[in-house]
Amino acid sequence: MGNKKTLEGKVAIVTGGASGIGETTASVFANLGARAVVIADIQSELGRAVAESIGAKRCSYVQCDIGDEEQVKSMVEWTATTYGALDVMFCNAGIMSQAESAQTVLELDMSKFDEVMRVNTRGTSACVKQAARKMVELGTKGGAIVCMSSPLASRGGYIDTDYVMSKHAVMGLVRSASMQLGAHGIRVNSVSPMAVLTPLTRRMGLATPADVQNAFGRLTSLKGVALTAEHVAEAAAFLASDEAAFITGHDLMVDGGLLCLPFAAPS
Ligand SMILES: NC(=O)c1ccc[n+]([C@@H]2O[C@H](COP(=O)([O-])OP(=O)(O)OC[C@H]3O[C@@H](n4cnc5c(N)ncnc54)[C@H](O)[C@@H]3O)[C@@H](O)[C@H]2O)c1
Repeated sequence: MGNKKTLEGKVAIVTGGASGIGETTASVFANLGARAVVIADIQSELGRAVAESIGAKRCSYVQCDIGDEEQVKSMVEWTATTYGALDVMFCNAGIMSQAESAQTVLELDMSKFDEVMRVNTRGTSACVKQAARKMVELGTKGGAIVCMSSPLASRGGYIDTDYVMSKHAVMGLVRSASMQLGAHGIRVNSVSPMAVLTPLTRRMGLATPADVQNAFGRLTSLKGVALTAEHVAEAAAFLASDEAAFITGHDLMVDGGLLCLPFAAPS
């Protein structure tokens, strides 16, 4: 990415910014000129450390469980009151399937299903709702909401049914919200990355680029490039910026060509 300050002067919230893709995105937003980046997460020690590393003038941490709408509302309110604006909401926080089992349909653990839905679907919906309400209230010009989806929102899965369903729901939210909020000049898009090495993938047993290559290499047509959190952050930053001024309701795949390949049988 060049030196262009595509987010100059913007006030942005990054949910799940204490770790992984969100952490990297918070830095990328600040480097692209964002006036303020608010990290909303439940891991307070990590979140504070990330905010400090970016710099107290530009970045703050707010404790916020996105599954609790009141907490989301307060966090959005705090952002708008502290910085006097809200231009960008990156709804990135999400969790994988939590069950011991593979969460196949035949073995679906419904309480674990509820946990994934509570964060990925309900939480993301509360973030889109509260950010949009605040942008409308403030009369924000060029408000941008970006949601974290997945290529699994466009495919079925052999396992992790609850996670796959939760990301399908995010796509329904993005498409509906983009239609409804367009009248207010608010754009709503999503990014859908292939596997990126983060604490989330480490919990799935993928800890090195070689692990990702072994697990997913045959699913991508693009060779010689390993997907990083920076690649995903830059895609999110593009959608958040005025460079994407006429783009709404779009899912930006960062997937190395995954969705263009023929369907693969299970190995
Ligand atoms: N890493 C990948 O391969 C990959 C691929 C596609 C999509 N994604 C999506 O990207 C997003 C970020 O994933 P990551 O890999 O960076 O994972 P991560 O676990 O490193 O980061 C997720 C962050 O979200 C926070 N979080 C979890 N529950 C929360 C809640 N209830 N309220 C507020 N914050 C909460 C966590 O504390 C953590 O800091 C997720 O939505 C995930 O589904 C990841």
